[in-house]
Amino acid sequence: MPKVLISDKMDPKAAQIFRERGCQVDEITGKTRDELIAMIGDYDGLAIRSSTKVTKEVLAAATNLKVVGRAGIGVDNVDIPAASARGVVVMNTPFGNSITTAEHAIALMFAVARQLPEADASTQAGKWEKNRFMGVELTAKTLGLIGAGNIGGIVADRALGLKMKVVAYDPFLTPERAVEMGVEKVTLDELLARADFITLHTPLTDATRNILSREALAKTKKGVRIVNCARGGLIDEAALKDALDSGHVAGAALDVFAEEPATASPLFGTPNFVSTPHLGASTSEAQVNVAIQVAEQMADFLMSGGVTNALNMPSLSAEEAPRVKPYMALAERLGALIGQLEGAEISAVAVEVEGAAAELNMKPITGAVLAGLMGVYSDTVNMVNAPFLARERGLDVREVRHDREGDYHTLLRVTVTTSEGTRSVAGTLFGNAAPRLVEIFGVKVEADLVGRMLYIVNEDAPGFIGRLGSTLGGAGINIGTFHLGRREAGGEAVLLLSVDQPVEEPLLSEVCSLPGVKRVKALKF
Ligand SMILES: NC(=O)c1ccc[n+]([C@@H]2O[C@H](COP(=O)([O-])OP(=O)(O)OC[C@H]3O[C@@H](n4cnc5c(N)ncnc54)[C@H](O)[C@@H]3O)[C@@H](O)[C@H]2O)c1
Ligand SMILES: O=C(O)CC[C@@H](O)C(=O)O
Repeated sequence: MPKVLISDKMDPKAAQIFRERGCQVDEITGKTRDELIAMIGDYDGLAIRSSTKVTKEVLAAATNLKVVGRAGIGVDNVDIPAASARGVVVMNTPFGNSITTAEHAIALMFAVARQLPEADASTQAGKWEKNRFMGVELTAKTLGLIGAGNIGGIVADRALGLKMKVVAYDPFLTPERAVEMGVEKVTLDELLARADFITLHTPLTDATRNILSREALAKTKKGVRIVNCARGGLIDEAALKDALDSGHVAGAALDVFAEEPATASPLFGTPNFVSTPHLGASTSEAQVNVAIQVAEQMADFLMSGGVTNALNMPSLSAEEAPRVKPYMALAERLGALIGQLEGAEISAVAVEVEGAAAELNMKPITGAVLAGLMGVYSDTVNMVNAPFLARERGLDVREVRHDREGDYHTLLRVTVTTSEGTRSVAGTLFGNAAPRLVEIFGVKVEADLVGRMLYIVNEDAPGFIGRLGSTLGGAGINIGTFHLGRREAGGEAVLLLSVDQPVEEPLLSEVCSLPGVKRVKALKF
């Protein structure tokens, strides 16, 4: 039974779902880094929010870990390259808290427009300062969205409902989507020059870090109000403080800070500055949504191999998984076969599908080919880290989907390029389930690729099979299955034998020295 650790405070629905789906679950929150490192080795799954930092060191200790699930959107607390390199899937829940976070951005926009926190504090202090607090309306003002994805899109929708004009800067926003959203796509400089309010909704990346830098803030309209509910680090906080002090920026609200928890920001106490402690996602609705979603996704993966919302692996729905998984098994075996036969010389891999296979999601199939192929070099390769390792090795990977009828109702072909040229192997599924090799390097051979096998290329001549049987039998090797193919009578023949015992040196050399033998290779699947 897979074991899951919930290491951040999460709605109890998550634990309930894990149990119902057949996982054992421990909820242990508030652990230090070292405590987490000491315990993580026991777990197959780790469910987190933003407090747990899944660092390289934590991952190194996570010897059984298969999946990290983030109940939320941002995964900046997870070292994704390190997780990928260790073969750990990282998932998030990209939509569960979007409405809640967009509503928080709107709430903060009102808060800075009407100085609500300061007015509240003053009133509750018995001051009744009616003349001190003069706000502005949102109606007819221009909102500049930096980032127009899920949350930015919801903010735009709500802002349009408030009769604001919305302009958006997002290099990935298509003109069609901008029209659909009812926003005007603009450059960053145009947004800075035109916006009365700016809200940020991008992830923190190299391109977005300090997107509201001192220089950018200087380009904003005097009296602009700024809201950040996305990630700390998008705004230069020192420059924002200066701009608030000078009155150039009329108000700012931050839910997120460059350093969190933020307990001593220079912004604290600045007039017209509002802050919340990373509460964007904190509504009961959003927390139930993300808890349910993360638990279902992780349980799908641990119990049936379904992959949803993974950041380092192609998606495979729990419904698709039963259809695609037999192909993944075939793909992994073909990859392992050609990897063992062609070794480190491979510079390019083409994965081709035709017939029924051409209807399927190819990404997991290609991932499985690479896992089989790269698995020849390391025991720790899997579907997650294989594409990453392939990229590191500079392998050129290509996918081809053929719309044609072939000899088989479904066919998967793996072709590799080496300095010698290209070579390919192909396989099919018997009964839509059982993986079967059907061709190796241009020779038709039908075989199950399982367990220990021996691959022999020899000249097709009478007496060879008898001599081979005696040589192996004499060394105590029992032949399980025997598969034979040849280019033409008397030409090159290919033999694939499954054997019950390992065939090692010096027996391999002895087989190789039998008359007519051109190549012998022990294989393992
Ligand atoms: N405060 C919170 O509690 C809270 C809650 C949820 C999400 N978030 C954060 O909000 C942010 C947005 O979330 P989302 O769900 O809308 O993500 P999303 O992926 O749907 O949207 C992000 C948008 O940013 C755009 N973008 C990327 N690089 C850009 C750049 N250089 N300039 C301008 N735009 C760029 C993308 O094209 C995309 O449209 C994320 O950082 C997420 O972590 C915060
Ligand atoms: O879990 C939280 O409270 C914050 C989540 C938020 O930052 C996110 O990126 O989804």
